[in-house]
Amino acid sequence: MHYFIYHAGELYCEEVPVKKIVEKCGTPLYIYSGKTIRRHFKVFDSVFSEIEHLTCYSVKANSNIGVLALLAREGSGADIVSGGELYRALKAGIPPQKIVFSGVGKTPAEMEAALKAGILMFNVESLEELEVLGEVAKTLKIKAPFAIRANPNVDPKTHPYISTGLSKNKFGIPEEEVIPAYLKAKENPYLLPLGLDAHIGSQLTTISPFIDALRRLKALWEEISSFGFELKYFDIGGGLGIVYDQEEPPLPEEYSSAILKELKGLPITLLLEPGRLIVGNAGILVTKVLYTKANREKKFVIVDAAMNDLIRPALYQAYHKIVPVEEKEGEEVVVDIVGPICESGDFLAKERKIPQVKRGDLLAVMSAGAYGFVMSSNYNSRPRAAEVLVEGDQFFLVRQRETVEDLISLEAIPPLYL
Ligand SMILES: Cc1ncc(COP(=O)(O)O)c(C=O)c1O
Ligand SMILES: N[C@@H](CCCC[NH3+])C(=O)O
Repeated sequence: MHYFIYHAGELYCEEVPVKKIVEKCGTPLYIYSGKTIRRHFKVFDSVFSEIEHLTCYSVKANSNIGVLALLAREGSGADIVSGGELYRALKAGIPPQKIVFSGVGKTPAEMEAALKAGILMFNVESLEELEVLGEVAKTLKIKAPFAIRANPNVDPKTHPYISTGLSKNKFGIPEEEVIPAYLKAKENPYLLPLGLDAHIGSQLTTISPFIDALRRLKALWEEISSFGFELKYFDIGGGLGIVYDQEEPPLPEEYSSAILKELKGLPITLLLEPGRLIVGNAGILVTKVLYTKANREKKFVIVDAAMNDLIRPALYQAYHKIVPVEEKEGEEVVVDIVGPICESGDFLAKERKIPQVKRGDLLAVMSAGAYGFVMSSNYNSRPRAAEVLVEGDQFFLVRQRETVEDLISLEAIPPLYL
């Protein structure tokens, strides 16, 4: 369920015509629906209400501080993977005791910032990282609460670039090393074993890989308990997929009931790290048609958003539905929708059937709320897009459009060239 709907032939976000927002803020433009984000969070969180749990929104999916502030008000925690995300989450008002820190390459400086902030837990992804975390904690004289992120070697059956729970992936610690890691941690009183974690991938559209991973995690948890560890937090990561095209991902209640069945009776607090599910279908990228052209083989629609604004089609051959902001009738045409960047890989859609469009028309790239703006870059010296958050009949610019001055604001010409 989302709030991007046509009224009288015009695409609206909640109660605001998309065209009206574009008139004020220009294109390319990300527009997020606050109502949709809130609804997704509430639905997801409520299907776990029968168990003690904490939903830690995965900040990487969309880290705009306005979006984070909305989620903070709903009681969300945060799953972070960098010092930058820690900074954003805290600034947005997410309490540190609701923050978990994942990622294979945490630096000592990032660990220090997180320890000083008093986060809930580090999800540790290697034995060396555990050792460094212990050293940093000892120096600061602050205990480091941690979980080991296990790599359960389960195939999530998603795009290979976004699978994370296979042995060939860089994430987590192999199952056989998990118990030794907790035992080793006993040597340092500044390491506080608090949980167990796994996250096997993103955009999963079936339940079975989640359950396979959960069972392995549960077996590990039981074995660890037999060594006298009382691990309170059982973190099963994120990864539940959404509908971009024809996918049929499990409903949140199907996902939760399968999980809750497995966890019945365990004295744990469940941690969840959904990202895409909360924001993916709560955002669109609006772009303007710059030119159309055709050759003997193809028709092209050249728009003002490019792979630097939304890299998912280029990187994963991901499908995003693209619709005109003003509904059109009449014949449809098959086109490649491409951006201005000097790469043949710069496309938003290939061989796509859309209504005939012309210069100046607006198109909405749907399901762009997750891994959209956050993965954008300045490639080809393109200032990054603006972001707008809609609430009912109001809209707020939550990130200004970059300017050409911004592009070079951190750069310098060596004095000898002046
Ligand atoms: C550790 C961790 N947790 C949570 C997520 C969120 O995943 P998703 O956006 O698929 O829910 C990711 C990204 O895949 C992740 O790496
Ligand atoms: N960036 C990916 C998801 C990666 C998830 C991060 N672990 C996407 O757009 O689908």
